[in-house]
Amino acid sequence: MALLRSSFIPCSSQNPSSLLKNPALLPPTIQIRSHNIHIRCSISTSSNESTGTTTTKSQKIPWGCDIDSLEIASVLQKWLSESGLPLQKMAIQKVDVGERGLVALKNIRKGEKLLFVPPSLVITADSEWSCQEAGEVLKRNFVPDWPLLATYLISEASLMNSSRWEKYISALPQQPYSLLYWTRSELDTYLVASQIRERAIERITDVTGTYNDLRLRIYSNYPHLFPEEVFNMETFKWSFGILFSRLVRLPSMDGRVALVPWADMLNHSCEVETFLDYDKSSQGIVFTTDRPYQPGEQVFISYGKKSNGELLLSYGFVPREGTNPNDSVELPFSLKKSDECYKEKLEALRKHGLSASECFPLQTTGWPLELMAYAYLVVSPPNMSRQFEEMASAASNKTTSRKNIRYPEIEEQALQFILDSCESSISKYSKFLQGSSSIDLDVTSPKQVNRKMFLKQLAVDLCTSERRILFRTQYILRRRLRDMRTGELRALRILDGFKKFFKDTLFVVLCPLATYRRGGTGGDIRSSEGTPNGGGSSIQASLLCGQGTTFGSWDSSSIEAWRPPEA
Ligand SMILES: C[S@@+](CC[C@H](N)C(=O)[O-])C[C@H]1O[C@@H](n2cnc3c(N)ncnc32)[C@H](O)[C@@H]1O
Repeated sequence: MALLRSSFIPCSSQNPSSLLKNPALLPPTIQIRSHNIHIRCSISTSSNESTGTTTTKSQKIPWGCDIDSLEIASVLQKWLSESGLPLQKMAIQKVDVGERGLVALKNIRKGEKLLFVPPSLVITADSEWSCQEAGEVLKRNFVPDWPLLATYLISEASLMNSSRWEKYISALPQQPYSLLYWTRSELDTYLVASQIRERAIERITDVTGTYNDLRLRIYSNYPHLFPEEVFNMETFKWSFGILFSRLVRLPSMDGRVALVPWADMLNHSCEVETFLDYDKSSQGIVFTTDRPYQPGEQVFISYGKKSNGELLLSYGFVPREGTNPNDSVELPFSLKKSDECYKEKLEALRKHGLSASECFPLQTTGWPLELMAYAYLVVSPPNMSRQFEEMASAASNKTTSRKNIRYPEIEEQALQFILDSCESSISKYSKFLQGSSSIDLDVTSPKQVNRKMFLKQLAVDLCTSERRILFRTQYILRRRLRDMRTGELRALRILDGFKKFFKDTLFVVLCPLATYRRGGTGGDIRSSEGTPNGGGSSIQASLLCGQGTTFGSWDSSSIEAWRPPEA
């Protein structure tokens, strides 16, 4: 998914693992003198299980603070002012949404520019390293921005007060809220119904793979610069957790990624659209308010147009039910193994970068045109084999071909196929939600209850919102299918009337149309209405009423297929 603007940025195009797989990244042989590392690592007995990493023991991160620590935040605020942050109209305070946040001290107008964090207080891949040699090694090896920044953060954190970022790092959460911190069994238990489970597993695998690559190719060659007591899977997971939840992309700085102290105390709201960016005229990081604030009100920005699942994945929270207009749910779809054209269809899909199983996002307003094309391909009969290619191409968001394809003769089966997948997914969500109905839904903070209860509530919130979208989709699909079928029935009755009236006289004329048979998937209401299935009766209503015609009072605007954001 492309990042349109700065928002805090976990972004699939920035897959850290694939970025690291750079052939230029070869083990160097130069010896460099050691740097002075102060370590405060302690072995914790926390509930963290190993997620397939190279370390077996879980270590408590010695840096950062409790996520709601205001004392340390005020030390940060003081240090920032002394280091060049201009006087602010906001202060860090305890807030209802997001534990700590920036709260207005004065009236703030809509359209006002705020923050003005100077570049000297921003961390980018070009920032100076306290341990210069460590930075040089990474740059000489062309380590990409994400793993470089992750290593930078650990390196600066380990140097404590010898690093200029000490006050900033101390105010970072010791355990960022992120699915990176969920164990495999927690993911399997709580996110069993949601595709976010797969995304979390992929992300954990990427982060683990990136760490293992760095360790093999670089850290192990410079143990004096990157000792394992400091640069290990636990510290790497922490620094990636910080990056996933706080890194921003700055559009006006050619999309550079940066950690922006102070600005990263802003929490997300689905009700605002404003985002952080570099402002050339004031030469600082700013955002422009898109609503007014009164003293005491928390000020928000947008982390981007993300679904609840994506917000949980990177930031560890789920917005209140029904408040996120960008919410969506990923639904898996597959070719049928029993399909006699399975091989041909798979070949067509592969040609366009797709596979036998694909996920598509559904929103309350509809589904992507690509999904409709995929559904056409799945249900299309052998006599449509010449269209497989066109369908597969339209199903791929990697091609620029026409997406809005229509095959009225198989539209009903295609919609029924989407409905079947939707209903099977709904039953998974319902099973999970029924099983968790006994948990206390008033839980709001991980400190109030144990970790498991907190994770369970996040999962319940996520699954409730995802199931809500599925229910809406189910409703729209059922109505549309019903309308199609009743329209079809009406058309069939007219046809039968004609047949009776003209007896054999006109039958010859109607015969070619009337003997058109559908491929036929489930949900055919005609037989239950007493209309014969065979002979000339199972003609597609759309053949009689014209291409693309829908029937009954169905409002097409409510089901407009939508395009997902450009990749
Ligand atoms: C960029 S930081 C914002 C500052 C953070 N609240 C702090 O105290 O350090 C992002 C983190 O803030 C929290 N957060 C942001 N927006 C939130 C929201 N709408 N609801 C709940 N938590 C939120 C999440 O823990 C997220 O990982």
